[in-house]
Amino acid sequence: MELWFIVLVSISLCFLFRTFLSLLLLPSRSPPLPPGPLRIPFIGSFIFLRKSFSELEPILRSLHANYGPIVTLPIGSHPAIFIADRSLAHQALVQNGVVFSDRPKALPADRIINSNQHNISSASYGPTWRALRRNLTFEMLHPTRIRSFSSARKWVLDVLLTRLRSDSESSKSIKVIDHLHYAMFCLLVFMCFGERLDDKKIKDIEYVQRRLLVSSTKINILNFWPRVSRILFPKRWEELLQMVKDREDVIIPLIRERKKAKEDRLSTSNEDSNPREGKTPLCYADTLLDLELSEEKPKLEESEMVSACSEFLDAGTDTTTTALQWILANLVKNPHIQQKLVHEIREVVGGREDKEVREEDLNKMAYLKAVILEGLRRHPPGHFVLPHAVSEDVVFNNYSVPKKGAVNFMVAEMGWDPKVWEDPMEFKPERFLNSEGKGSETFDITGSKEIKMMPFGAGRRMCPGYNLAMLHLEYFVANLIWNFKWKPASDHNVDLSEVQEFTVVMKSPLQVHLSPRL
Ligand code: HEM
Repeated sequence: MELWFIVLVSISLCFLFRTFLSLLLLPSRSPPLPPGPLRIPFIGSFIFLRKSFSELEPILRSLHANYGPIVTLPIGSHPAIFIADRSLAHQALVQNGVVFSDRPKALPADRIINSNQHNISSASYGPTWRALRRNLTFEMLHPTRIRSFSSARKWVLDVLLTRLRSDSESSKSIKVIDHLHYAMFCLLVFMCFGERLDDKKIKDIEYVQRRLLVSSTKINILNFWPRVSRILFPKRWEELLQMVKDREDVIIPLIRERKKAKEDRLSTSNEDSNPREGKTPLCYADTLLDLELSEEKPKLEESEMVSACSEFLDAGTDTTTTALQWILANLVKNPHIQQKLVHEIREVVGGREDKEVREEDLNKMAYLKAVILEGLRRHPPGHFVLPHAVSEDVVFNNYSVPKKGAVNFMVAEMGWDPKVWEDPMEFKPERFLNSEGKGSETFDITGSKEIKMMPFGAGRRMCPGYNLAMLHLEYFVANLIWNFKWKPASDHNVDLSEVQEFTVVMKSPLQVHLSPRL
């Protein structure tokens, strides 16, 4: 038996004995933690830390069936609580949002990746988070800012259509995911750095970003008892530091270019002229350069800007690409739904010569919106929101929720709840239409009054990019369906099995046959 295993077992037994003694000697007056399997220190943590969220999902499902909608798992050194029920999620995230909006203290490896919690998703609920989130929301995701990128969306759409057209001429079977990912990435890179970068630069950024994402399970293990993991896995630590350095080497020059462009602009503009006149729209890197954090720390450091840009690229690309692929897969699998969508598009844009569905057309397309919502309900790109934490020890639903620990919310379970959704595993966009077949204007994806599904989360930590994401999904789905007839490739069935990567993606990527829609 390996030495490290014997050491782990011995330490675990000591801790178990100590916990047992403390329970005997010190009966606690506070309510218990939510129920769950017996906590075996270290070994339990070690076993669960090695599992991805998708491996945990079936375990959690059976625990919820046994113990109820809120359970505890021994992951890491503090309890991890999992909430599967939508009303409890609403109670926590919306009604008690101030308490439930923190993030767990970042683990050592994650601290390196997120530049010590200097990005929105990992920052603690406090002034840095508020400043970063407000900057993204108002400077990039305000409707007028989103509109300023409409020509970039058109450009990326043309790139995507050209690539698909060229593939469809030479092959009867196209794997679409790579094209979708490339297109979304080009768009987010443009929004982040304000430039149409050449293919080589885009590929370089994509490479450094992707490498960190796909290594997440390997990196996770470094978080377990870091002093020991440094001795057990020295190569992995080195690899992690190298990956973070490579990311900085690619992204810092782009930030410096924006800084220089800003200085040049300021030095040539006179007081009466608008320094941005005739220039590309303000990009995310510009907003980070301008951002004032606080008196003690007025500006972000370069490595912190890298972490924020990296978050922007990942958050905006992978989630949207994943949702796009799932939605298209369902339109291929269900030709009658595809046909109904084409019918709606034809009614809105039919008389026009060009084959573009414009952004201003989208609001007239109730069925398109229903298709997108159904895609996000049936296949949420994340089956869990990011782990939350409470800002103080609290009692919730008669259980203790300790400050040190993580609170997780099971997004997919809520969207598949048979008490809310009839035939929840079926793809039926009609469920989002009212009895007259019109769009249900009242469906509230933010869950502020009631949560029925929460693909973007809910409450103060809800995805700030949901409006942009909905626009991207509607614009690209409408145009892809309007330009091509989508059928399964002759030797491929559409297989809706899932696998967890950064998001939950199709295990067998969608392979299609495309022909022009005349
Ligand atoms: C279909 C597309 C998307 C989905 C399904 C999605 C989903 C989510 C979810 C579930 C969360 C976690 C919420 C929580 O922890 O409670 C989140 C957080 C976040 N998302 Fe998105 N997202 C999408 C697109 C975007 C886009 C386009 C952006 C920006 C360009 C973005 C930026 C963020 C950020 C910065 C956070 C962290 C928020 C915080 O911690 O305060 N997301 N997203």
